[in-house]
Amino acid sequence: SPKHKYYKEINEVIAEHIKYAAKLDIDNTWELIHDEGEMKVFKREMEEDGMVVDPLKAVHTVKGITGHEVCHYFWNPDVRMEWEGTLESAQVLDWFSEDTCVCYQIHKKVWPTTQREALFWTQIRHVPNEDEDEDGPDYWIVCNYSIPDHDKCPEKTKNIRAIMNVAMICETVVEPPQSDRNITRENITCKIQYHANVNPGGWAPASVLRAVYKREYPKFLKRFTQYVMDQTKDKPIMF
Ligand SMILES: CCCCCc1ccc(-c2ccc(S(=O)(=O)CCO)cc2)cc1[C@H]1C[C@H]1c1ccccn1
Repeated sequence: SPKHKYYKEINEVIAEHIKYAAKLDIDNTWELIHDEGEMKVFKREMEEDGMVVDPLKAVHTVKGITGHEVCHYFWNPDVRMEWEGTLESAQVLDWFSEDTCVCYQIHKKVWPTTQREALFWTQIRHVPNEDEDEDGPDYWIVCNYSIPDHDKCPEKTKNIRAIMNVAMICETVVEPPQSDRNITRENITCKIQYHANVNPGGWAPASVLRAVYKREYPKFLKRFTQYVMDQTKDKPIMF
């Protein structure tokens, strides 16, 4: 399809997330806020114009599913309401291509703050390892990135528009290495990196926001990965 308005931005944003994922430097500027089994959730405390915009990074390792499966269910707008417990509604406003669409969603109100909504493009992409380096990382990635407006977006809602740049970046490990033919789910593990930069879009008490982040992100990652395990356990593996 002819290059759409966001074609260039999408390539730049995805490239940035891939570059960042390859480094995975969790240095001491990241504060561990949740550590449960294989899941570790970190934050950095940052404010912009007095608003909490804490970047969040989570790493998780899940056995029995692939990066393609995690990204497929994270990206697929048809199932979002099945695993995203903090949403009141979610809809697709536009399709740029078969792997890229525009979503509009309303988050459930978090007392005592004003209700939030989000308008963003979402793309799923397979980023194979560089040809010459067959040991290089092979990623599946989903990126959700806010856009300022869309002609099909409901106007003048009472909600505050949150602004986000979110990425789910996955690698699949097969152990022991074997030909694609006879790999079972016992042989696969998915290594997940989740990066979320969310600007709540309007003032909310720092203490409330940080408490919500600390509670909601681990809950969301746990619930989402369990959802993928349940959906895939009796299905052929998506590599
Ligand atoms: C005072 C509350 C203000 C709400 C701020 C806000 C907005 C969007 C989001 C958010 C937006 C997108 C994503 S996602 O990963 O792309 C999946 C698709 O939904 C995830 C989370 C988060 C939060 C923060 C609450 C925090 C919070 C954390 C995890 C879940 C829900 N709420």
